[in-house]
Amino acid sequence: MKIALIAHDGKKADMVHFLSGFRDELLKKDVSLVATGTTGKHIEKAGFEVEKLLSGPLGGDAQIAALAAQKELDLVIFFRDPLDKHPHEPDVQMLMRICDVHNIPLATNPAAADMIFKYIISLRH
Ligand SMILES: O=C(CO)COP(=O)(O)O
Repeated sequence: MKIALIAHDGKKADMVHFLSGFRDELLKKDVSLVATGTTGKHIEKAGFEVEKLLSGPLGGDAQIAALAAQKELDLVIFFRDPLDKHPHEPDVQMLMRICDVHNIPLATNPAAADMIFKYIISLRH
């Protein structure tokens, strides 16, 4: 299972906190994580192995979208900050659109991500 992780600056701490709650599941061999650059650095610091792509504003969201379009992702977790402005907002919209085009599960806040993770875990046990 390949999971893409993206968090805007105001949500990076939430992302690390969220992932830490599922540490045992995420450290399993058949789970691989890919993230936009700065999000990836935070996730790595928290002790996870993660493939880091470009930072979001430099094209990282677009790279994640390309993976989704190629059906290489099982799940996208994208903690957006709805209270901040982003220079690459078109890329953000494009990533979400591509997830919908290809029916890739997309969680944009911790409550949704928590439900999806718990569901996946229930299927795996
Ligand atoms: O900007 C982002 C998502 O739109 C995230 O990019 P970073 O993980 O590089 O901060």
